[in-house]
Amino acid sequence: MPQSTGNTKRAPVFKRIAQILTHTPPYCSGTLSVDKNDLLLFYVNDSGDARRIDFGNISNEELKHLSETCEQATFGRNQESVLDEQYRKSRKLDSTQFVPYLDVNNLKFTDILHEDLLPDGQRDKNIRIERYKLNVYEPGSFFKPHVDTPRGEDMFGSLVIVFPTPHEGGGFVLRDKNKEWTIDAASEMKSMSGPCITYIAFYGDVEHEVLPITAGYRVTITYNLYFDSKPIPPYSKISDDSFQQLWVAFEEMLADPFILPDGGYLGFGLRRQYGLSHTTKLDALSENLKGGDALLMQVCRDLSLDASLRALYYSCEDYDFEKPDDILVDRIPNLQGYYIDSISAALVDECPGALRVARSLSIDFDDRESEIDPDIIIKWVVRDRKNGEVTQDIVTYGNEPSMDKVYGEVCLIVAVGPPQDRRDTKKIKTFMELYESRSKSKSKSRSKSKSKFRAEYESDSDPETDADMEGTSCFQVEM
Ligand SMILES: O=C(O)CCC(=O)C(=O)O
Ligand SMILES: [Fe+2]
Repeated sequence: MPQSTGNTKRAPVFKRIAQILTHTPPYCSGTLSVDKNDLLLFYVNDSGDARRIDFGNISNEELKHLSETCEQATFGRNQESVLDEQYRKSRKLDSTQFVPYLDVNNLKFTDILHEDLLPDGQRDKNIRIERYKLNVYEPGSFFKPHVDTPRGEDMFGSLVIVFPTPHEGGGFVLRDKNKEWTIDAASEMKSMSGPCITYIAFYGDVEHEVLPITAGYRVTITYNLYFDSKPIPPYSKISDDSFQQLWVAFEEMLADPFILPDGGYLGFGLRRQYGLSHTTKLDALSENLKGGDALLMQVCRDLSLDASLRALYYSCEDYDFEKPDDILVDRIPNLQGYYIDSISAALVDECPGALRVARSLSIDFDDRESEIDPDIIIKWVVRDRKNGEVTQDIVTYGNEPSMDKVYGEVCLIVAVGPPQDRRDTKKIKTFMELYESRSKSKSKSRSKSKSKFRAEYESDSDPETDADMEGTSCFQVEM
């Protein structure tokens, strides 16, 4: 049986840590004065006719022509491009058909993002801004709430630039963790005297919406934001307030002798969501964390704590007859071919090192009793099932095969020693040791746990390459 997690009440310092991690804003926006040439745009239609327009001085006919050159915008639903005017009514041009004179690098957008969106610890991290689409909204156009499709694991967000064409309506609404912000670019730009643009940059998992345009034309360019693959630099120059506060709260938590008196595992559910696929090793995600999650990782590294990213999959009491445990894994498993009634067993089969966690379905912060001996007990510091969520489609049982979803969440597990030396983790088991001690005691029952369906499915497939199979990645993507 793993060590005790100490007192079962939620420590006040846990609440403070949760508040600091949630506090970092998920977006930044502003209106910038620009050079008058920055309002020029070149575009071309399908027959190769090119035009130059100036958003600083543009007629309705020109805007109409631009709109007519665009095609009707689709959006992504379950990996398909769907045309649905109930959901998105606007027009768009692909990046190969237009070139703005405006250069986001000249306008120092990477500096703006470092200053206003990313935590200070990511200040030296390279950002790549990739031009994506031009959107035209005429009266009656809108784009209902959605999150943008992540295009790669290093994509962390989106940037929208709104040109100063006179229009009404078209407010840009962002929603995150029960908060809501509206940016009315049209009225912000009206109050500026010279050429200007409005920008909005936000993390990719933030829900956003374009409200209906009631008059005029609203024209935007969207950009995808990526972290370049340079490693995170050392954190010696960090001066960020939230970083300092979190660091102090961590020190206080680690000094508390009632929290994990024998050492053990602290759990932090991630605050943001990430585009993940079966090929994602969760530890690699640590270089691409966003907002409060990046802050958390920085503080753990700064304090030389042993921190690992894991995914926690919830068991489903309704279905999982075999062993209704929550399972902690180090990668996103490929669940294709498994039935929903054997998810715990499937996770154990798919992920070397999978651990059964003391039941954690409820979001109270106390430890829960498990019906079986768990492999690991986690003291949850921050927990909210909706954050860091991963979902996957899976076959359900029935008279006909149908699909359901399996839910999990990405979390950071910090192994700590006893209060005298939290960095001394020699007395507690590593994930691998925990796994090995379980697999020794349970190896017999495990080999029987594969579902029949999976056994048949596997007969002509190579388990080593399963992770690369097509059509299996379906994760939290709505745009
Ligand atoms: O045009 C805008 O303001 C936003 C467009 C958008 O959200 C998108 O293309 O995903
Ligand atoms: Fe979007």
